[in-house]
Amino acid sequence: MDIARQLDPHVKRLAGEPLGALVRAGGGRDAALQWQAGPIALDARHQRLDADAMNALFALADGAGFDDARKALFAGDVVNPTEGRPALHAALRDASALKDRDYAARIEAARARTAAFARACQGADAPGGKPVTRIINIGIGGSDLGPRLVYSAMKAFRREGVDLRFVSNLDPADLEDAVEGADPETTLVCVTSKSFTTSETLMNARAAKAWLAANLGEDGANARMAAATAAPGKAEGFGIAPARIFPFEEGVGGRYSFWSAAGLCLEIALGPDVFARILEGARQIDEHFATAPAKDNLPLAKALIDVWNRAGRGLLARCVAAYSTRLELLPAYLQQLEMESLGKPVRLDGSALPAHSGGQLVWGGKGSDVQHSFFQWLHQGVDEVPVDFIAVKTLYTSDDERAKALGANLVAQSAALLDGHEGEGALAAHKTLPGGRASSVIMLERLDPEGLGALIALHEHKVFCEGLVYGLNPFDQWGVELGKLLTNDLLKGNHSRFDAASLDLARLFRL
Ligand SMILES: O=P(O)(O)OC[C@H]1O[C@H](O)[C@H](O)[C@@H](O)[C@@H]1O
Repeated sequence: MDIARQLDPHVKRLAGEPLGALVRAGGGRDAALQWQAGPIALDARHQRLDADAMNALFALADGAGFDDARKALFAGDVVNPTEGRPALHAALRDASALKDRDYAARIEAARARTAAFARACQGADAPGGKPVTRIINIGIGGSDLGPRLVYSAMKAFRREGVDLRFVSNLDPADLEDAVEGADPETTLVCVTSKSFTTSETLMNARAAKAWLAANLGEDGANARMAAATAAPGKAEGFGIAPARIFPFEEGVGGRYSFWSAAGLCLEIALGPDVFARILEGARQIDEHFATAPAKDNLPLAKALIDVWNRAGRGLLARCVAAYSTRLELLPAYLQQLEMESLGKPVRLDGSALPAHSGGQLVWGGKGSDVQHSFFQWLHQGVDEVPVDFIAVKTLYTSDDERAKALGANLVAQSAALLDGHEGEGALAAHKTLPGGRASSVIMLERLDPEGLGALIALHEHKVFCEGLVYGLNPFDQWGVELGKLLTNDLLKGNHSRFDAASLDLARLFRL
């Protein structure tokens, strides 16, 4: 399917018109570019799109087999054929649609076990015999970004008296910061690694265990180590007691994993009830995604808008500006979710993807801060980059004048991107903002556990739909393997794959 060719007539038709005029034309356009699912509204009226172009996009999804594909996802079919796996993240929210009842039973049993452990950590049954006050999650990539985002976003829902810290980087400062002020007696180190082979995580886990052992001895250290992994045998081999190994399924992708035992640190820090509410919010979006007709389907619509900008209009990047301090880690989270899922060179059949297809370059930050840093580039730089404004309605409609002003900033930026401004006087050319730059608003009703779960699930399903339309596999990530191999070679002193320039660099690092 040549996506660009199918979209081209619409792209050409809409390219000539000033975006402001298109937006103000109204008519059926307003209804065709707004969607609602549970607590989330998507307003795409500031996109260079209209009802006819949307119809062409929905036809792409239909042609790619949208209905069968979503059924296959929820049924637990192998939707990740290059690794021979299903994608079970939605089943972690509700396993009832899974064909394989063994999976469903294992997922439900695993949930009960992590919840019981999280409760035990609150009292005398905690690993060290006293309530846990510090959790140190050691993990990287999907085993870090999800828990980090959720912990940050759910600040208002944290349990009192527990502090969760994250160690992902090999810079020893990461662990130093994480143990700062911690009482080893009441610390739990949670090693989160799907594969339990990731070298950063294993090195940091050894260092954390050494810190515990230096304070409490070997037995005391062992008692305070837990693991969440899809390779329980490897965690046991590392020295973690089976009673504190919490497995999850191979079919749960790393960047889709915090809903599983990989969210153990969250379940302890937020409590099992809050954690269950996050799952419930995601489940509501799952239900919407599974059942809403294509044209009303918010994750599908969002995916198609991103396909429109990337494959139709040839725009490489998308900016995510979250107008909420609590959601400031969302851009980093989406960067992994989208770029690791959709940064692929080929379709499922191995044929090459054309230029301007696959994932967008996702980047962003926290509004209104970023208005004072990179928004200059968005307004006057020579490239157009569509912006997703992530908004939290109840924040801006509170009585606090600052919160209200934060909302005003969002609306103002969206308007400035749309219409720009004609500069005047001697510096007119410098003061002119061209406008005509697309943006969307993703409005969350409120930032509570259900809302957060819904927001994340929306993006997971959006990525699934983009993978479907492009015909690629969003669930593998072969591209990250080479760097791991080369690092291991260097650490073992095997220089056979390196050229002179790389070896000069290696010598500088005493490798
Ligand atoms: O959870 P782990 O197996 O330790 O993997 C951690 C991360 O590293 C890998 O290289 C992948 O790029 C990520 O998708 C994954 O989340």
